[in-house]
Amino acid sequence: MWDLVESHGSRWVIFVAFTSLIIAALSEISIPSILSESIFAAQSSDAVVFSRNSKILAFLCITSGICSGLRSGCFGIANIILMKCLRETLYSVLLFQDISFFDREAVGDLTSRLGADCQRLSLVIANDMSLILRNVLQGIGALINLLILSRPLALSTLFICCVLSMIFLLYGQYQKKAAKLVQDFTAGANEAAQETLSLMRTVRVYGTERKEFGRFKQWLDKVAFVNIRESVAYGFWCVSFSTLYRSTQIIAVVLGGISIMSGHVSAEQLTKYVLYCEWLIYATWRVTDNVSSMMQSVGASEKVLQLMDLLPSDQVLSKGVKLQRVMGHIQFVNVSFRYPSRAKQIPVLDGINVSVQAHEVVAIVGLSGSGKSTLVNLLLRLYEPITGQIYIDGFPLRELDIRWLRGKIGFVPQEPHIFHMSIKSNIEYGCSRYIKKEDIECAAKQAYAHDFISSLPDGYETVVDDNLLSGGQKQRIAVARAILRDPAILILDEATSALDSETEHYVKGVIHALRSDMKAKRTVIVIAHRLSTVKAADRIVVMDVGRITEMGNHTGLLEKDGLYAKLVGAQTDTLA
Ligand SMILES: Nc1ncnc2c1ncn2[C@@H]1O[C@H](COP(=O)(O)OP(=O)(O)OP(=O)(O)O)[C@@H](O)[C@H]1O
Repeated sequence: MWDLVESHGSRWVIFVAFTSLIIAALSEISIPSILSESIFAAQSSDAVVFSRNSKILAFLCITSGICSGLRSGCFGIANIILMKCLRETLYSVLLFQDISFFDREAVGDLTSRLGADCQRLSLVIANDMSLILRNVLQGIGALINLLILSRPLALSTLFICCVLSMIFLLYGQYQKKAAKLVQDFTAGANEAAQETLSLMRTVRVYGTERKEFGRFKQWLDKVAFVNIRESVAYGFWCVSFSTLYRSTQIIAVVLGGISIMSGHVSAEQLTKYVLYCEWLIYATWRVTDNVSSMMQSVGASEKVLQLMDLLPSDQVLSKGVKLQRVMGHIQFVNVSFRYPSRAKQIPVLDGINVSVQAHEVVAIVGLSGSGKSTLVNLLLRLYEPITGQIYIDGFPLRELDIRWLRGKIGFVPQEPHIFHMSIKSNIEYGCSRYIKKEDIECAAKQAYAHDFISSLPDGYETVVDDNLLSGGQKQRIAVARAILRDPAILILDEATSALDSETEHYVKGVIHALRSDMKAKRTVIVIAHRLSTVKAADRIVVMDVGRITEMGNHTGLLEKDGLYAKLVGAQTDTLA
């Protein structure tokens, strides 16, 4: 944590804040003693002591005032800096996690951690801890003064403070647990709301508004239940505090009065005692209160700290080899895989052996769920195989610099997503080289996207997002994005699934043109359900439940009369 603070240049702010905090606490702790001395000096007409003490009091008041101001300002600044760097650090930790991490974690939960939880954690460090330190210092000062004044009275007050702290420890533990529950339930509510609002079209079509409201309300009810129990516990804590606090006052008056009557203690000493007693008990109360608020924040921030401890994905840490040129020869050798989030499931891919020659056009077909997209996920190294190896141009995929390799791959996913930015930025997304406007237009023309883009009010500068374009338009932008990268390996995962027949015809044209154009220099892998789009492939790989069952060209596979022939037959029947 300190490294974070240092790296963001807030070391000096924290230093000034702590120094002013200590000076303010020390100045304040002397005030009750000097104050009561002044009162009794005035009563006994001791002008010298009265005037000296008045000056000291004025000095202490100014010093503690300035230092308190400095302390508050500096801790405020430290809080802002800390919150910013906590969020930056957590976000960068999240960005570099393995993809499987995002299969396990809910996005709504992660965004809550990045927002409210980081804020609470920075408050713990910049606010609660400073207040605790200040009150501890004042409490120690008050106790020393009490011990000097009267040991039995000091010890009886200390005993009450200890009982108070014990009660608080129990209460604090409860609060910590409650805060964690509140945080988890709140994250659940956020997640439910985020999911519902982002899938509003589906919710409206299926008329599940009330059901979704009920789901959200369930989470809120849980939050309210824990909050109510927290409030009841707080009530018990307040009862204990005020009872014990009043006890100290009674003890002070009874024991102090007896001591005065027996001549052991003067009235001035008893006044000082009562004042310091107040300080000690209040310091204990404020420390416990701040610790309680800190406990709540720590409970809520535990997940943030756990997330911050995560190491980045191996892919980020390892450097890897960069080849001079990617030819596009791909080999899967005995590759098996199951998703980490479903570790107990049977493998999604089982003993895959396939070799795609450089510049070959290979189509992968098979029933839904047979593992086609998973194969591509492994090729993109979004996941690692559990056994076997993948080779690119004879080099194990694991040993290649994956960021560099991904720069050589053009990928049109099954459901392309569009960022909330201009179409131009969406097309050039992830391109590291300098891109001219003409290049973008050329890629869009090849993807048959230019016409619809030109018809938009701001053309290529039109800001779009996932909801503002049709499925086909999004796919054409994704195709343009892949073309612009000028990739050595092009992967089209059901690039025609969201297109109407006419557009599909055009995009088939695009793919065909790209393939013929690419024959000389690119490897193309096409995954498609519409078998009409893959007829012209050099080779067709047929998959069934995670295995390759057939391989060959269109005519050969039809003659074989296996799964491919059945799939083609089924599609022909459907179209007829
Ligand atoms: N992220 C994931 N976590 C866990 N299981 C997954 C994940 N993605 C896919 N699966 C499972 O892996 C299996 C293969 O999925 P995959 O997407 O590779 O199939 P597919 O052949 O591409 O299907 P489709 O043609 O419908 O796109 C399925 O059973 C699916 O439920």
